[in-house]
Amino acid sequence: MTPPQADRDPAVELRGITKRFAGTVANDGVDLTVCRGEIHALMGENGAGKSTLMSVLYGMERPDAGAIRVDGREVAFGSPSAAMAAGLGMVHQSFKLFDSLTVAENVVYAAEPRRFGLLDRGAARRRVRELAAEHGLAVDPDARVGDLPVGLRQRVEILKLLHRGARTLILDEPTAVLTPAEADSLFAVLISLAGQGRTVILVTHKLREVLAVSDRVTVLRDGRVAARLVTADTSADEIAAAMTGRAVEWDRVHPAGTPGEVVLAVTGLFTDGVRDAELTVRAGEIVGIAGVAGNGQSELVEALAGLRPVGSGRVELAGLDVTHASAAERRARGLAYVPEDRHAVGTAPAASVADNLAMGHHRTSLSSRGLLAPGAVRAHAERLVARFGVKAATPDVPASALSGGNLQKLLIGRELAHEAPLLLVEQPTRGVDIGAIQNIHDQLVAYRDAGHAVLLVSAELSEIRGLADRVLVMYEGRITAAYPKDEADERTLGLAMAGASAPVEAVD
Ligand SMILES: Nc1ncnc2c1ncn2[C@@H]1O[C@H](COP(=O)(O)OP(=O)(O)OP(=O)(O)O)[C@@H](O)[C@H]1O
Repeated sequence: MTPPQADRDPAVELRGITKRFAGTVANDGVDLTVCRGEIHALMGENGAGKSTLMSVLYGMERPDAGAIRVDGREVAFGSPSAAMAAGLGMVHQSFKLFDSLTVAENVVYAAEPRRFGLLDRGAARRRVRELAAEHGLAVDPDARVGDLPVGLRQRVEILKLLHRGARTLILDEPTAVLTPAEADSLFAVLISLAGQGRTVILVTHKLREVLAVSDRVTVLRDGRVAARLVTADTSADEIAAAMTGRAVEWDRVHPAGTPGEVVLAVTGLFTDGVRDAELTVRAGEIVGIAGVAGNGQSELVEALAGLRPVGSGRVELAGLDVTHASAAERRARGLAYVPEDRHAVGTAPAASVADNLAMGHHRTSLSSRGLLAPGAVRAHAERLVARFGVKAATPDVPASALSGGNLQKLLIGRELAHEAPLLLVEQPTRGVDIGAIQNIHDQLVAYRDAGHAVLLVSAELSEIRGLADRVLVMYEGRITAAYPKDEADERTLGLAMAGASAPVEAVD
């Protein structure tokens, strides 16, 4: 890790940045100095204003007040390309790459080496190899981006920025989609970039990562700077308290539930990416599926939700065969679903918060003869917004105005409100801050204790251990291990997730 850098030159200085949206002050007089060669973590609860501040810096939003200096020069970017020309580069949560092009073509896109007016492929390949070797970002220049795992695609994004001469890199929750091993290699890259004098701004909710790689931390709360900390002199407790304004209890393990009747029974299920899955989930029970991303968990859940055809096998929901039922039929028979991709599948960005919360309620107390009643929709939205702490100016703002974590709270709130006998939930706290994670966990446990069955897929081991009454592990498309709560320790699960486990013995 690089030493604290009071004596280094500032790479980025934000002074008195204020940005207002209708009804919200997202940034309120924020000062932030990031020095050359440091890894600076930007933290804060959902809706604290981190993304807005980075959008202002990167020329995506114009501030209402304040000044920006980059490498000592005052700037006012009108667009991200202006920010890029000044040496900034941003890796967004959803990558901006062309799947059908090769790594080299993506890296040099819009800044191509040319020969006689044509793309010089040889030069493009050489450039990728040089950059990759210089920064420890090994990736095959001829691979098609669409064929690469997420961790390598992220490398391509970073290479692209380096090719364009970025001296300051902004990474927005870069590890949300990475396996622990991919995250470790990303950190090694960031540390090496900082060692060469580049600057990294890391926006993240993960305290362990911040403590492991950053030099300094700035914490935002309600749009203002709540703390400026030197990582070597602080602790997870201090950062969390600055974010939430209170002490935080870490990694709580909730007591086991009291399982009743079988609600979900799956036998011999085959679908794309899943082989011979066998499992049951009972009322009053949370069954967790642990596994490194990409081992069939998402495909299994999609098949159970009715979004992916079942090749063979049988799925029973509350005693009824739903193997070939549509997603809508399954919902009608008592299934709620929180998908992994809350943007593409889970919500309608242009619709209001209230309408998003009412989705799927056309046959419930919110409607009369199939039509939603506006008063009931609003009251329902107000209840859920309060229960889940969704930060929205009013229930009438579009869902697209919510911060990432608040959109996730909205989605979970909506699905729990259906009180369906079975809840399928994937990555429930991805992108969600510490305080909200505890709230969501408490709500899931309360839902279980009210007699519902929950199938939880999570890449966070502490989440699986804290919530699940039984843990299944998926590896290469199969359920390869099953443990009762008290045997599911981190080491055992970690080994099973890496493929080193004895064959499954049913634990019911
Ligand atoms: N385009 C917009 N229109 C209206 N309000 C917005 C808009 N963008 C952001 N906001 C509001 O500004 C506040 C700050 O949001 P921002 O996305 O910056 O938070 P964040 O700290 O990045 O949160 P998260 O950790 O959940 O991503 C929130 O209250 C959000 O609802």
